[in-house]
Amino acid sequence: MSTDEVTLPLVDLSGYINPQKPGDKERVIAEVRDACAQYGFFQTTGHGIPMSQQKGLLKSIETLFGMPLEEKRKLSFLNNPCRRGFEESGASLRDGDALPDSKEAFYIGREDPVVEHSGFYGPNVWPPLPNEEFHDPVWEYYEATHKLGEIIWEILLLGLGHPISLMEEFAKRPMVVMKMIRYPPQAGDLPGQFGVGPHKDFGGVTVLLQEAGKHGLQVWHEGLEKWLPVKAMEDVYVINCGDMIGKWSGGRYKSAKHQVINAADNEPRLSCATFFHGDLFATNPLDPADPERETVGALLVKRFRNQFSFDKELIAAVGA
Ligand SMILES: O=C(O)CCC(=O)C(=O)O
Ligand SMILES: [Fe+2]
Repeated sequence: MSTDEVTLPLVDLSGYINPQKPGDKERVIAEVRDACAQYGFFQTTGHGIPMSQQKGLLKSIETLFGMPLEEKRKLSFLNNPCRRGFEESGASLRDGDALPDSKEAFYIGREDPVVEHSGFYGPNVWPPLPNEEFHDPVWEYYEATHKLGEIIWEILLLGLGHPISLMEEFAKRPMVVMKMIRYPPQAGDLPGQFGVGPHKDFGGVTVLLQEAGKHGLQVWHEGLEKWLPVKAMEDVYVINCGDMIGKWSGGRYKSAKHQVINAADNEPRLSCATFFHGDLFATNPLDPADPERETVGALLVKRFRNQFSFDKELIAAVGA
């Protein structure tokens, strides 16, 4: 087989979510385990998120980013204690990048009434749009992908032989961040210009919706030393594991490098990533005997220390 034919595995999750016969769940668990071990990524159908919710979300994203820039700037995530809100195009520059990412993004998370723990918990920022145009479809979609993220975590636990009862502690008050993204059309052949530059996701499970037909995501395959393009297909989700899962599984599940170069001809590309990390104070459910007892919060603080400031109490509480 030529490497050009290598594509990510496609897993039908309905055998786990709605098993019809003995063996259905086990088959899905094995498929997910193998995909995450080999690629750190897979695509999925049978995920349980209705098309109406996906369409509602994409329409809301379009409405949001269609607002005038000065209106969006008033919602900047840089001014928000919980890092919720709008991220302007050009705001993300990773070490070694030639140019900043061209994407613009908008972040929401758990809806907690007061700011706690250096802003890991707290209220969202909502744009001044009618609820039915933004808040309601976005929140409905957030809850649906939150649930899917949790299901994938369960499957990953089962894949390593652990009981899903471990999810009770892990998902008590889980950090679930949703990032809505718009990539502008790629500006010609600018070398070093990415929608999102090469990176690995920080944490747990990522549930990614790409606008159908708007290709652009590429995943690095270590063995082949090649970028694999990931097709953006209708009603097909992309799931991947972040660095926390890579580390906590002892490398049994991979956290793979990926990037986005908008491949749509002169058109913007929309996507939405829901990152399910786990409770701030939870420790490794993928190896309950892990002697390190490192918390989700400690990993978050280490990763984002350069970008955000965290108070001393939080740092002590999570053991960072
Ligand atoms: O937009 C995409 O397809 C991927 C986005 C991504 O990798 C990220 O935001 O971490
Ligand atoms: Fe990513």
